Amino acid sequence: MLFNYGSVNIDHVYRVPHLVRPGETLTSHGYRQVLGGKGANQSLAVARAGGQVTHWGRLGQHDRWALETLASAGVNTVHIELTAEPSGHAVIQVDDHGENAIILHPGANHGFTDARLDALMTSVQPGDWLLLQNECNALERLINRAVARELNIAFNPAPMGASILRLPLEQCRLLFLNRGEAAALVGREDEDDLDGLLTALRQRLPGCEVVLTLGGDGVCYQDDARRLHLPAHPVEAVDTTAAGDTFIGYFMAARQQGQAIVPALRLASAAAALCVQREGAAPSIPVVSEVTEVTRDWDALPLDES
Ligand SMILES: OC[C@H]1O[C@H](O)[C@H](O)[C@@H]1O
Repeated sequence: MLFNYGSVNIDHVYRVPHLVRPGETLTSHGYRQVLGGKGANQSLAVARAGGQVTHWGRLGQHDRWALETLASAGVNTVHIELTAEPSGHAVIQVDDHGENAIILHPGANHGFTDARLDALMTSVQPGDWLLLQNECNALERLINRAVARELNIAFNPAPMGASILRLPLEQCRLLFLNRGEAAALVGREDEDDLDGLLTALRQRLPGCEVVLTLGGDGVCYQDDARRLHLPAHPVEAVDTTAAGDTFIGYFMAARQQGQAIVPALRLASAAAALCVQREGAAPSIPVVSEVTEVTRDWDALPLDES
């Protein structure tokens, strides 16, 4: 089984001519309210990829529609608690080049208690997978409980912050990072030195599989035996929000379905390439039939292996 301990946000998305500058008041030319949150996006991507996932989360009771979006996609929402506190939310600017800037307010996502963590742990079995991001509280306490129950931990340390460096990351089996997160994790300034980043990650976290997402430059994968690089499909990005989440959800679903690393990377890359051509977080995550349909016409991407 795959459990995802993750945020559920309401995203307020503003289309703007450029990202707002200090002191500036800017009029947006588009507004949408959609389901988001790295956690919810990743669960949705797992389900839309045909995988099975149980989401562990907290959502303000006035935003029940978001729960229905997840449930109708096939996410098990039984363990999403409806709260009196307001939901987490994000204020997202997207400019005319598809670039974004996000302000996050954690809201209910930061209300997990020890009692709730203990209750969630009663539904797991040794060998189950636990997926985490950095938008909920109590990560260290959750990781310690997960280790005690012999779960496999997949961690996406986003958004990156100083608290991540204090977590027992050596307990993770799989890490999803972008360049900035990787550089922060290993204390390097040069985030373009991919070889240096991957080598430092292997030294810091031996035995941990690393998936380093590079946006338009594709993705690197590293385990103890090999290092791979897969370029990205060249597409015109309208909105990159949730592209990383789509990649992660599709990769986790492909692994759950027994796919090998290379096909899992190819599927996840194609899903992310489709996602960036659409607006919004949850609404931009494709279903697997769309991914297979589109990729039928795409050339197979060349793979570098070392
Ligand atoms: O990764 C994209 C997500 O980051 C923030 O959590 C927003 O809610 C958005 O949906």
